[in-house]
Amino acid sequence: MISVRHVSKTFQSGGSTTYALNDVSLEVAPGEIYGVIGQSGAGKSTLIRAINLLERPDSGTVTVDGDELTALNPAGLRAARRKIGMVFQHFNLLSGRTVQGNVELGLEIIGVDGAERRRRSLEILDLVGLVNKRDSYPSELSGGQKQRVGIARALAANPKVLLSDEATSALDPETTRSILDLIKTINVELGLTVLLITHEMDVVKRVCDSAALIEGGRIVESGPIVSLISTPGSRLAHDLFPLGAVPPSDGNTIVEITFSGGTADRPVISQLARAYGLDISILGAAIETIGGSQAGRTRLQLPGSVAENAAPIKDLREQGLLVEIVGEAS
Ligand SMILES: Nc1ncnc2c1ncn2[C@@H]1O[C@H](COP(=O)(O)OP(=O)(O)OP(=O)(O)O)[C@@H](O)[C@H]1O
Repeated sequence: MISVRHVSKTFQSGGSTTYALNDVSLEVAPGEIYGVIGQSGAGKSTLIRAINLLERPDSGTVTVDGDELTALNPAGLRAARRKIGMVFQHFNLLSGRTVQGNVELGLEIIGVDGAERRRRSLEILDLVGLVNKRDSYPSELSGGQKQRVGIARALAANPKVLLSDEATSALDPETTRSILDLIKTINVELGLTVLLITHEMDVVKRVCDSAALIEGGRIVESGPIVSLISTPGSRLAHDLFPLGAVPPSDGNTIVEITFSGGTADRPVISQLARAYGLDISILGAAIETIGGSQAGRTRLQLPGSVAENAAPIKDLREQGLLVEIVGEAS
């Protein structure tokens, strides 16, 4: 649905060049929620702005729902942008308009008549749970309500794609969860494809089907979360299940086992302890619901060297578990 191919964007300032995006490619499938995560300055805003061409890339192509935006003339681009809704961190509502007036704005611009504007805006305000606030002004709303209006405005013209620019970064944790749940609901009910940028792994955990990690203007890792979880050395998977620093191994072997899908509910540790007569210590565990099923990582200490634990480690791998040795007797 969204295809970004070899996109680069540089900025010149004070005689120096910043590579805000450096040969970025990513593919967002129809109907999925795709998260791009990165730290401040990584290039996230430039990327999302490049997707609707608010920021024109220096090179590369952007295609949304079959339209190659980078190849369109201004009229073609205006038409293609109707398929893209956008929500912003600071909501960007017009303070002099009511909730309903804000939602109708985009429809006015594209020439939808008054009766249809009213019908559609009330329909979409109902979806986001704010019909009763239709006559309120933005200053009378909480942050979460303002973002619901922002989402309703973005959806009013029936886009195929929703771009979310740190939509929950200005909200408290509970409101963040309710807005993410709303994004998930509209993704499912309207079949809307969502691309969001965030610096918070909790956002990725809660709603994303796929994710990419951006650093210094480059995508360093990307894919469906279920695949990343079973990719050895994946930094995204590591951050999804944070276990903290690895303690000294003290003559033992420390392994991290990643569980996902069918392996998540097997009594793996107790079976291993029984089968090999091992005294296994659980040093840490992080479990999440990802894509509707349990997944997680457990850090275990097995007595003895890696060589001495070769058989149980092989056994775990043969069960389809990802086993990484993170500490060993020196
Ligand atoms: N208009 C501009 N002029 C000059 N440099 C810019 C401009 N816009 C962005 N940059 C630079 O490009 C890089 C990427 O910026 P960008 O805003 O995309 O990062 P970000 O990941 O969204 O950061 P944040 O999370 O802090 O918003 C940064 O080094 C930034 O300073």
